[in-house]
Amino acid sequence: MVKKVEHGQEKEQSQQPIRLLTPYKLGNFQLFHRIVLAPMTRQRSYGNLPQPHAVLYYSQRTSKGGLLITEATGVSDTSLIGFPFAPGIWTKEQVEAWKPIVDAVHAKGGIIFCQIAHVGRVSGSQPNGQAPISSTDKPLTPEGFDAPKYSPPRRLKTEEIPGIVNDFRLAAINAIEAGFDGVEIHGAHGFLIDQFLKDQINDRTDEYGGSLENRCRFALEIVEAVSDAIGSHRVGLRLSPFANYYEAGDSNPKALGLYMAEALNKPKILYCHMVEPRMKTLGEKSESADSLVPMRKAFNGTFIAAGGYNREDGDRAVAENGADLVAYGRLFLANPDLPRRFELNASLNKYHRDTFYTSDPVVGYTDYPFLETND
Ligand SMILES: Cc1cc2nc3c(=O)[nH]c(=O)nc-3n(C[C@H](O)[C@H](O)[C@H](O)COP(=O)(O)O)c2cc1C
Repeated sequence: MVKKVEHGQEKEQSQQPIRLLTPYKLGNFQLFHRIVLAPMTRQRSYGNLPQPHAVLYYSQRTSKGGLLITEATGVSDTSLIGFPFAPGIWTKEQVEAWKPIVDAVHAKGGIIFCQIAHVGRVSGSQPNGQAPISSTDKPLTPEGFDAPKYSPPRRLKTEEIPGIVNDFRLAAINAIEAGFDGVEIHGAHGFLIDQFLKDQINDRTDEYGGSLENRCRFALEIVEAVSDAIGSHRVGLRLSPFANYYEAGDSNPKALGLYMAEALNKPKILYCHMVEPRMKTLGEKSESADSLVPMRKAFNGTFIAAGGYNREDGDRAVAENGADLVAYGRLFLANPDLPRRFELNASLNKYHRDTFYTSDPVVGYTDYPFLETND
């Protein structure tokens, strides 16, 4: 799986730097390249507590001046039900457990943002027997993705919404307390925020449903509350307007993406992270005539694109100004030294889908080999 790189080849490659390897100023952070670790749930945080083995996992994927985004991290005790081994950041103990992970990344010169999330109706029943919360009381259909695992949701009452916004605010404050450089709000992939954004799921009749403006209100209130708490220069938002995961599709994803991109200029958040239209179905890449370019043009801050990228098209995206940064998921999972491999145009380890979500602290997690070089 590992290719030996000859000195001659290394030299030849280093004379032709690719755009992905050029520096970039991300607000206050000086990045040395444009290759970002995409957020990836790894389900190895037993009892929702980040574990010592995550120190190695994240530090393996750290390079000097490289940006890492953590796996989705729950904002409250209702946010992760059904994901027992996903980490949280709502308790003091969780904050303390994140600290050595963040410190290890910083020790190697990396920058790390915590992705803060709430799964909403993609959830089992709550410990107190209550239904999971959502914008709707519509359950995932039995034919839906793993639907039997999930309990029918309860539609949030209008007056309950500020409490959920506050959970995100507190989680962001906790993330800064843990030493994170910032947070990425998870507004993608059919989870709670997306359950408000998308018209094929949001069937509310209050000010959080109906018009585009109303459906985006919850996401924008979270962005504002988090920005007020920790500073908009430390806030990113991830969106997947074109994706239809967990039955959260939209009839006009381009209008939704554009509305959000423009609205995010007001709080002036650090970055907008969008998932490519070609990632319409969970985990699969398919061709699409749609593009993120209109959103990229509409948003004034840093634009991160993700979804199905390899070295060549990621480089092209930066070269053609389609994105400032490119986030890599599966390739980075399987290649802890991905920026180095891209630099050398070296061969890549293949990822193993069957260990994406297993709970072993080593296998499929920290045992992907590094490139062997002669230096
Ligand atoms: C194992 C795994 C876990 C993931 N978990 C998350 C997550 O926690 N949050 C998120 O926003 N996206 C998550 N994703 C999506 C990735 O961030 C990324 O958008 C997706 O894999 C497509 O990019 P890629 O083709 O570079 O892998 C996950 C993907 C994988 C493979």
